[in-house]
Amino acid sequence: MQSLVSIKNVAVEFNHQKVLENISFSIEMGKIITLLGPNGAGKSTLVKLVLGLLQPTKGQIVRKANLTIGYVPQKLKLDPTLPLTVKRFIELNRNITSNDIENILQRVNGSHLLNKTMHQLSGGEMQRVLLAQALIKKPELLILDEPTQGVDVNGQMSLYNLIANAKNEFNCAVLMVSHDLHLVMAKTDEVICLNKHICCAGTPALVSNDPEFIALFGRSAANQLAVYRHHHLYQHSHQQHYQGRIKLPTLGAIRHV
Ligand SMILES: Nc1ncnc2c1ncn2[C@@H]1O[C@H](COP(=O)(O)OP(=O)(O)OP(=O)(O)O)[C@@H](O)[C@H]1O
Repeated sequence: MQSLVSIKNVAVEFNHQKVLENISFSIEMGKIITLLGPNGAGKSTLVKLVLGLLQPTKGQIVRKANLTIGYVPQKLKLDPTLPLTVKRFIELNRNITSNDIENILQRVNGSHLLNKTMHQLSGGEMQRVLLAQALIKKPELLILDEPTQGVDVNGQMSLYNLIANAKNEFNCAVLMVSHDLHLVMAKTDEVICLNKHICCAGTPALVSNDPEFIALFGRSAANQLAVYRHHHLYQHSHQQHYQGRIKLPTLGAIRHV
C-alpha cells in the first residue's frame, strides 16, 4: 500500500541550529499517529514539513499525488471586531454548499453553532468548528496541532471521539500533536516520541515502557500510563464486541533511532 506521506532522513536547521535531525517515518491510510514531545522538541516544525509550509534542510518528503490535507491549527488568530459567523468561516472553503456545512457541523455536534460569531465560541466549540472546516473537503490526511488546548477533560474526550469517528467515516489518516498522554493512548495506533530526533516510536504500550520515554515525561506520566494499560486490557477482555476498534498492545514493534 502506498504511504500518504513518506519522510526520509529529514533534518531542519534554523540559523545553523539543528531543530530536527534524522527523522524518518511514514503516514499510512487509516492510521492515527500521535506526536509527543516536550516544549521545543520540534513537533510544530515537523507538522509544517508535512503540510509543505517548510522545506527540510536535508532529506526528502514524498507525498501521494494530489493528497488532500485537512488542518486544525493550534490557535486561530481572528480580529475580534470582524463579525465572522461560523457559517461564513466554513464557507471560506471553495465550492461548499449550505447543506455541506449543516452536515459537517452535525458530525461534530455543532449544528447549534452555525450562526454564532467565531469570537463567541468557547474553547471546545472553537475546536469543533476548526475540526468541521478541516473535514469538509473529506481529507485523506487530517493534521491536528494540539487540538485539546484550552478544552476541559470532558471536552477533550468528546473531541477525541469525534476525531476517531471522522477517521472511521472518511478512512483518513490522522497526525496529531498532543501533550495529553492519558487520553492520547486510548485512540492512537502509533506514538512517535520526538525530542529533535525520534527517541522511540511504536504502539502506545511499547512506547510507554521505553526508558527514553520515561526519562522525557517522568515517573508520574509512566504511572498514568500504567493505569491506562490496566483499563485498556480490562475493556478488551470484557467487551469483545469492541474488537477491531481497541488495539491490543503488541510486542516487538518498537523502533529506536
Ligand atoms: N522560524 C523559526 N526560526 C527560528 N527558530 C525556530 C523557528 N520555528 C521554530 N524555531 C525553533 O525550533 C525549535 C522547535 O520549535 P517547535 O515550535 O517546532 O517546537 P514544539 O515541539 O512544537 O514546541 P511547543 O510544544 O512548545 O509548541 C524551538 O527551539 C523554536 O524556537
